[in-house]
Amino acid sequence: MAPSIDPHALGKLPLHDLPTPEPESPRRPRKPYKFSTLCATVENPDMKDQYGSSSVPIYQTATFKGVSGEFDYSRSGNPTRSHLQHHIAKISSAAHAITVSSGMAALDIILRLLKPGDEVIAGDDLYGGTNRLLTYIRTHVGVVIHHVDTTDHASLLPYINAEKTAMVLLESPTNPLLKIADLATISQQVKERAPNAIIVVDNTMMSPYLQRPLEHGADIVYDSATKYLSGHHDLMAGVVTCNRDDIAQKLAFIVNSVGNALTPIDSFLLLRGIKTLALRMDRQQATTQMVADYLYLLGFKVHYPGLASHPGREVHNRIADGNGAVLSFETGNKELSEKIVGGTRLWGISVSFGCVNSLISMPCVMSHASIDPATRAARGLPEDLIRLCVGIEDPHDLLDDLERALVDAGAIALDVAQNRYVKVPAQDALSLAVNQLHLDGAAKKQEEWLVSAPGKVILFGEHAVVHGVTAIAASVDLRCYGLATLRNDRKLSIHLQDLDDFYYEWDVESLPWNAVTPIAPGEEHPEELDQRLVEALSEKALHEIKADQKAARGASLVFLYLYMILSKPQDYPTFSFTTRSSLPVGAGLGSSASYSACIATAALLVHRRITLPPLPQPTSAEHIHISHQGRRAITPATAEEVNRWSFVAEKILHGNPSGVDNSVAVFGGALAYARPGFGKKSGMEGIQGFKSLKFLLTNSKVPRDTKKLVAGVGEKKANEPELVNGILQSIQSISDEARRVLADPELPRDSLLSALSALMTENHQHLVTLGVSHPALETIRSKTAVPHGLSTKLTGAGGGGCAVTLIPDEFGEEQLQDLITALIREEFQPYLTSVGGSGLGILSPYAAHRTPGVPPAPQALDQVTPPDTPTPHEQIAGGAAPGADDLARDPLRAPFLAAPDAELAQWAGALGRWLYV
Ligand SMILES: Nc1ncnc2c1ncn2[C@@H]1O[C@H](COP(=O)(O)OP(=O)(O)OP(=O)(O)O)[C@@H](O)[C@H]1O
Ligand SMILES: C[C@@](O)(CCO)CC(=O)[O-]
Repeated sequence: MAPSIDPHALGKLPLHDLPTPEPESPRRPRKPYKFSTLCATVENPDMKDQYGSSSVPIYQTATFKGVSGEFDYSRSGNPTRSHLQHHIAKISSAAHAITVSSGMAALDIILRLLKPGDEVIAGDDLYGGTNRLLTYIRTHVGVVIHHVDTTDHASLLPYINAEKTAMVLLESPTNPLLKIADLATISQQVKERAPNAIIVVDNTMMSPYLQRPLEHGADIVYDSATKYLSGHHDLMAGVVTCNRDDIAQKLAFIVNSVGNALTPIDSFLLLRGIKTLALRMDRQQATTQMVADYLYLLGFKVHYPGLASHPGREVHNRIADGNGAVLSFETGNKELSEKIVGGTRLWGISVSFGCVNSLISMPCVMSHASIDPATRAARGLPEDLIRLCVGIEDPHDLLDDLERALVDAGAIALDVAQNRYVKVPAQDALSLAVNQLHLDGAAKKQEEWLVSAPGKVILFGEHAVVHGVTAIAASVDLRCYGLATLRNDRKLSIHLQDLDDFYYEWDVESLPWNAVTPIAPGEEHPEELDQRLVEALSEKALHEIKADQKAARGASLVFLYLYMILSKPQDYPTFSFTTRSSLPVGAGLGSSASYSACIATAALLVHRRITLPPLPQPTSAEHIHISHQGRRAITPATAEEVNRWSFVAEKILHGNPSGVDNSVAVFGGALAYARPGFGKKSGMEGIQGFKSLKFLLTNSKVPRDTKKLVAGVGEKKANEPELVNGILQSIQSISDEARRVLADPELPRDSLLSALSALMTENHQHLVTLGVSHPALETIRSKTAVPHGLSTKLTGAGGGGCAVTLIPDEFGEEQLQDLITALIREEFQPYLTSVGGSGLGILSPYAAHRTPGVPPAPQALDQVTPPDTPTPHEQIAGGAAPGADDLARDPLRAPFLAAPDAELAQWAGALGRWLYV
């Protein structure tokens, strides 16, 4: 006969007492609430509180008065514990739940179901404490234990005995190797061969949120509720759930006899913890996936079922709803692992897991130390294994902290060419750690990045594009170049050769760090600029730069703003940025966007927020890397990232840019661009047929300010909305028509050219009405129209700057020379340019891609004429402009500054292979 027990010793779930939503309609049945709702809703209709308290009270009492009440003695039953057990049964979809003083106490009451002579089949990768208790049962109770590899369900078969097998003890995923046992298949095969055997599953790693083994054939499930169920490492508790009444009654009898039921206060705390179980788990699990991917990509052997490489992934996906928040990885060396574990700050060194704080441990030294080394080795538990239990802290902080510990231990090192960390072979790692500082310095000294981006010509739609109209633009073959060289002296410097050789340097510590909130990788920059940072920089870092050096001030602001907002907390690699351009600055050919693209790329590279694709392995000695010869060597994701930050830089320079200029600077080619946010299709689309067109660009040399001109059109729109909106509509029609003619393969060439000429003239007239032309631009128009009959329009922001003239095929070489001479005579600067070339480029950092001997080795540098010592910046900065030492350290810098303007592109091309978007 079953022992008579108090009903409150069991959290028995009366069927259908779950709260469910109201029916959606008379025909639609109630649907069950989701898991997180169940967690947060603590209700037991059989135990209404007399005062209606919203939180379950703590009945901190050992005894209850009277003889006929529901409760008499807290060892047998307590209202707070009854509430908890009811709640756990509910979220576990179980008929019964029992709560005891720890996870091991839960296992203890389960193992007390065994008798001498019984046999138990258990996994070979069990938690150390489980192992210790099993050994005790074996030696003191005379139970036979078979340890098998439960990840191979066939390995259980030889040990299943219809009479003797009394219990099968499983964990999945196992701790700490995250091996997967097929709970469903094992339950089925055991039941077929030994129907009386009880299948027990330790579900602590998953919690009822992610896995409910009772649904897969288990008879008893237990959890150490100290872990995820509680979530805060402020209590110890064990939970047992089952559906079988006979087993539940026996377990309740044992608990009542032993007296290890959960105390009222711990029952209260556990109830409180469970309310946030799903929320915590979601966050912890998402971060764990990031950490697992990160370690895996570095080259470590990682154990986590969320990785495609995990051997048990398919089985796990079948039985569980998620991958959990524990992972482990191997470093190849125990001493190295100890250094890593000792080197983290955020990841606390601690046994256990499941709390909101992240933990790091070495199982062989800590949680599994109670298993002797020989047994550990026999069970394949690597001595160097590191276990990570991920909490709810900011994922980027956790990754940063881990990365720092890996670097300090020498487990990973910077691959300068790829601009990313890679795993160091374990045998080299320890000696690397000793030399870390030295090697780090050496690697950084070599780190030089040369980048470049083109300017643009807008054929149709400038200004209107700011207000949502489609613009048509193409890259020009004039480019801005930027050279970023890492420094080791905590200083940042900028050298703008085109702006009067402007040079300035800052101590990184002197920057207004308290005014910046860095934006983590993957996070979007808000729509608006961070005005607090802009103001702090203007007041503190830029105040010595005179107001009349407006262009240099703007360029410096962009440099510092991007540097600071892209930085990682406490990690400020410093660099010199040197730039020069074959584009006229501020003339409407997108000099600001090409500068923005260069500085954004440099800042992203220096902060290691973009990487370059690894050098492909040649398949044969003759193999040529076609993909690295031209476009598409820089991935679209990297290009997008650079473009996003180039747009931020453009906002600093332009106020309200449309994004067309930086998109051309990054993606190159020719494109139709529409700004998002105007309720119609936005983004960019490549346009073919542009490359064969010939344009003459003429710089009026009249200085103007794009920011002011854009703002002026904005004001006009506000004051004369009807007029301006009508113009915007007309310009949209012009862009649409231009796209149609460019896309029409049947259109004869002369019709295409005359259509484009007519559309240019029309577009120019609208820009005149918007008030952005200039007498100098009108002079250029008339010089090209008479006697040559060519169509010219302003391009870019207007107000001076450049004009673009379409040159028809039949326009003779001599005639062109006449026109150019006439324009030069008027003091204009004409450029004959081709359009549609490459966008952003980065000089390949791979030695195999560099031209040997170019640039000259540092000892040969004295043969290169260094630039004039920049003045008056020496006084401004109070520091030295690049001296001989700097130039020797940065082999590209001196020749970069010395190359003649007309040969800049050729010089850059001769250095080696360029990787382009
Ligand atoms: N080579 C460069 N070196 C340093 N700063 C530069 C360089 N080129 C552009 N800039 C920055 O960009 C600003 C020029 O931007 P502006 O928008 O007025 O001209 P633009 O980009 O040539 O014209 P548009 O935007 O009409 O095409 C300069 O004042 C300076 O701050
Ligand atoms: C005037 C403008 O349309 C083009 C500047 O090159 C402004 C912009 O689109 O950002």
